[in-house]
Amino acid sequence: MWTLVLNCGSSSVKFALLNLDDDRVGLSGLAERLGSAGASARLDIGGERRTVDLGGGSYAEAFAVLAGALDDLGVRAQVDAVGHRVVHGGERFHAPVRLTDEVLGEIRACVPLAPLHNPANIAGIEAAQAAFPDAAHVAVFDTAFHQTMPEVAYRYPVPGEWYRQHGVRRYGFHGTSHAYVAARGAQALGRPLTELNLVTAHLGNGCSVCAVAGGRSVDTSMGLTPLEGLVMGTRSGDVDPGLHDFVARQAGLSLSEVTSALNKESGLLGLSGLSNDMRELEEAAGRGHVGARLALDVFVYRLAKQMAGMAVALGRVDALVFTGGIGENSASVRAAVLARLGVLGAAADEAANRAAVRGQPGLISPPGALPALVVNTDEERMIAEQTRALLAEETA
Ligand SMILES: Nc1ncnc2c1ncn2[C@@H]1O[C@H](COP(=O)(O)OP(=O)(O)O)[C@@H](O)[C@H]1O
Ligand SMILES: CC(=O)OP(=O)(O)O
Ligand SMILES: [Mg+2]
Repeated sequence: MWTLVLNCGSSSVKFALLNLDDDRVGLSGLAERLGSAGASARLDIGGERRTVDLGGGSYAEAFAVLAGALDDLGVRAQVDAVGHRVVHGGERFHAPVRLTDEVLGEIRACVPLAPLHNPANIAGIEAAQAAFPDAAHVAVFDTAFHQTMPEVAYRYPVPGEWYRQHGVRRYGFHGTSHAYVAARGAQALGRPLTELNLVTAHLGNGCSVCAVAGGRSVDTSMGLTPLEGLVMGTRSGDVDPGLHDFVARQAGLSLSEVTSALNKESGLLGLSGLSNDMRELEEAAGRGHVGARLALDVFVYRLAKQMAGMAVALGRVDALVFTGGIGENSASVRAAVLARLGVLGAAADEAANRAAVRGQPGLISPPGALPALVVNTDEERMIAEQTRALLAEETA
């Protein structure tokens, strides 16, 4: 049977159709610019690429195209499970769950905690339930993996009432990816995950690091919302909590306008004044663009500081793992971060680090240094596996 995996963002849906029984990928793809006139879907079906115009670009239209492609493949009736990425599950969810009305209500209650992500997740879930009414729908939460963090890592030093009444604490995100690359990293090192202390760095459009002790998250850089921590494509990461009030007064903005600018106009984009895209920034920095150089330098410096900080959570660091679009592809970011992390005994093996760019995941550090690895993340596979595991548990 086939498992459909959906990752609904605010203006895009990523999807993948997987058969875990015989390890086949039926199709994968991306619907982009949803909600605007230029909406389109790109489907990769067994090496063949198909692009479809989506008209008005609603989730329903995107799923109609997807359902049509499943019909063409003759597999629609065999899609009996749909796994959904849900970004914020609050404190309630430690593991994947069936999407009942009650669970959907809980996800809705977390909207204020992830205003960019959860509304899109909910809209996508509702449209997918309508498009695939006979399948079992399962939610897999970004926050679940981090529910093992100790209180010392997840509490903020703020009035206790804020935590008790409003759930103001650190939750962490990208948990599916951190869990996956930690497990694959342990395999690559040939050692049991349960014996390893790893620092994993998920560097995509959103970026976070995680301290993984024996396969469990013990700290991570994102917090209450996916805005805390590292410099990201358009998100600032850590700033002075006094900044909001100061900027609001000086620039005459409302608090939500300040928050929006920290989410959408900051990070690599804000620093460079050029782009949120690492590839473009590396090219521009190579041509001498001063803003691009600054953006790269701040990105690397803060990333290295956060990774070193995770050593405190772990006590002992056995290896570093890089993943996500930047972590998997940017040899120069990895080299610069490892150079900054000499304090942990890290270093880059130049040839291995460059070779990893060509899609060979593995060790990028020289013998004798703290092991550093590149591991390609596969959130879709992990979501499919967790979805299947839950359904198997239910029937056991
Ligand atoms: N060859 C490359 N060199 C440097 N950066 C890259 C390369 N390929 C992709 N990236 C960067 O990866 C980031 C996107 O990461 P990705 O994991 O695909 O995003 P998302 O979080 O949306 O899944 C972008 O900043 C992009 O520029
Ligand atoms: C939680 C988060 O930051 O997700 P993404 O990287 O997909 O934006
Ligand atoms: Mg990605």
